[in-house]
Amino acid sequence: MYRISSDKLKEECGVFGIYSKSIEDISQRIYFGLISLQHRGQESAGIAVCKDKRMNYYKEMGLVREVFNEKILKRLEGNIGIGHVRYSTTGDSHVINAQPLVVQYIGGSIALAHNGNLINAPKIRKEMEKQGYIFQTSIDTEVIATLIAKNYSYGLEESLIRTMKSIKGAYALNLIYEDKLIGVRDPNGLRPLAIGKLDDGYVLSSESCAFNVIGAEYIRDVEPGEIVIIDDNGINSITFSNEKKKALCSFEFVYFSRPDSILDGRSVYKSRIEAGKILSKEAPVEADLIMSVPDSGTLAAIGYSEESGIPFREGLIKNKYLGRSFIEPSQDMRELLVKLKLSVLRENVEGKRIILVDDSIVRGTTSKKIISMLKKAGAKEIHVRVSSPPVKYSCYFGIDTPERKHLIASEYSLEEIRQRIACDSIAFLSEEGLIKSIGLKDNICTACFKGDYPMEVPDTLCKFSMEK
Ligand SMILES: O=P(O)(O)OC[C@H]1O[C@H](OP(=O)(O)OP(=O)(O)O)[C@H](O)[C@@H]1O
Ligand SMILES: NC(=O)CC[C@H](N)C(=O)O
Ligand code: SF4
Ligand SMILES: [Mg+2]
Repeated sequence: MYRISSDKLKEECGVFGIYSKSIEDISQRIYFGLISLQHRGQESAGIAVCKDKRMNYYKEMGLVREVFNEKILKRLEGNIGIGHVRYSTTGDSHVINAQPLVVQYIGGSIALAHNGNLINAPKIRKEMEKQGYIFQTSIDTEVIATLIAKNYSYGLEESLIRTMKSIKGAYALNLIYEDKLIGVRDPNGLRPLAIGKLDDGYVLSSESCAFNVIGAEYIRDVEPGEIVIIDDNGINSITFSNEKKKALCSFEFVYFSRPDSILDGRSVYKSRIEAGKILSKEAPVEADLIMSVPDSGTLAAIGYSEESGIPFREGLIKNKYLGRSFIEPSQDMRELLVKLKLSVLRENVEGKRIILVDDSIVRGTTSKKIISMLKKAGAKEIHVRVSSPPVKYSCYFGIDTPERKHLIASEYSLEEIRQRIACDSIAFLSEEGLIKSIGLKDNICTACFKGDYPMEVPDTLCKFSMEK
């Protein structure tokens, strides 16, 4: 079937790890955790486990449920394990680049799962290659594993600290290294990583939504610039950076994360409702009904409705079984696929003045098609309200954004966007409104809206820069 296109903002990756004193069928639980994180990456899935210092792993292209079955999971025995779902940002979408990455070094094996993107990986890799190092994959993540192995003689803690100090960019990591489960978050905390407690162990997950299914209790997040080392003695925490600027990705709240997750102590659900309420105050308009572009626009639409008093109704029904991404091989197929994904509920639309709420506009393709579908079904007026500011800049930190020239808001004014997507009025949430809705003050990254990257970024960062 057609899958994967890079014509809009894509999910990132998801990491999930467990350390348990006694559970040996840990892979079963990691499997559940990964299914809960499936929305973060749908290209490949993998699990690595460690039992009595022996590492075992399995990874393949596809969704978690396609990759694993009972037989495979049974073979993956161990009491420490990590898992990964991938959406590629550096390195081709190929099984050789699937994660966890397992490498052999002088002390044994290291397993590594990474969410994020390093901006200096090509440079480090080139320098190491000149010294004779060899690399098996084309992912940025392998640079981290190779640096840890290189620094091994400094001991566990120091090798990790030295490695983290030499890489730049976004990383939320899960590692199995010397029989310990290790979690690391980059100095700005761009990507989330939460810690959960089990009766006899701990869990590390990109999002806390994955804790519920395995009965873990959310205790806290790994702090930006923190390494947590988990073993039979509990959690040992090391701070490796004194970076002051915390910058959790605001798009996690807008779109990527599941609403039942808590990120850096803030509920994604509440932030989306709040964004809708603020949007309603910032950009009110007279209308009969509020509708959302499902799924991710729905909570903001509910918030808009609560604040404005205008009733919320479903106007578009989404086919749940298509997944989030598709290759659209031709224009005809593109049109068909939108209709396959969303269909109009004519009885709620005909003759109505509608406020259509979506969480974001990137290229503008979704809104343009939906507005045309609603108009064909007899909508009288359509007022688009977007619960995030206009996306004007590319992301370098683990989200595969289109080039700037394909971001509609980077090329066109508000009025031009309105004309291009053919609606009666359009308004975006303000940057202040977004920050307020998230409630983490300015401890968030807003670079794709404002261009205020939390670190110096290269002019370009090519996904295939390390492909040979
Ligand atoms: O302006 P565009 O380039 O079209 O991109 C923006 C749209 O893409 C996302 O939805 P998507 O269809 O990916 O998935 P969803 O069903 O999870 O909201 C987002 O929620 C917007 O609706
Ligand atoms: N989206 C991500 O977090 C990807 C992680 C890593 N950069 C990779 O491409 O595999
Ligand atoms: S640039 Fe945008 S998508 Fe990337 S980390 Fe910052 S807020 Fe998130
Ligand atoms: Mg959407």
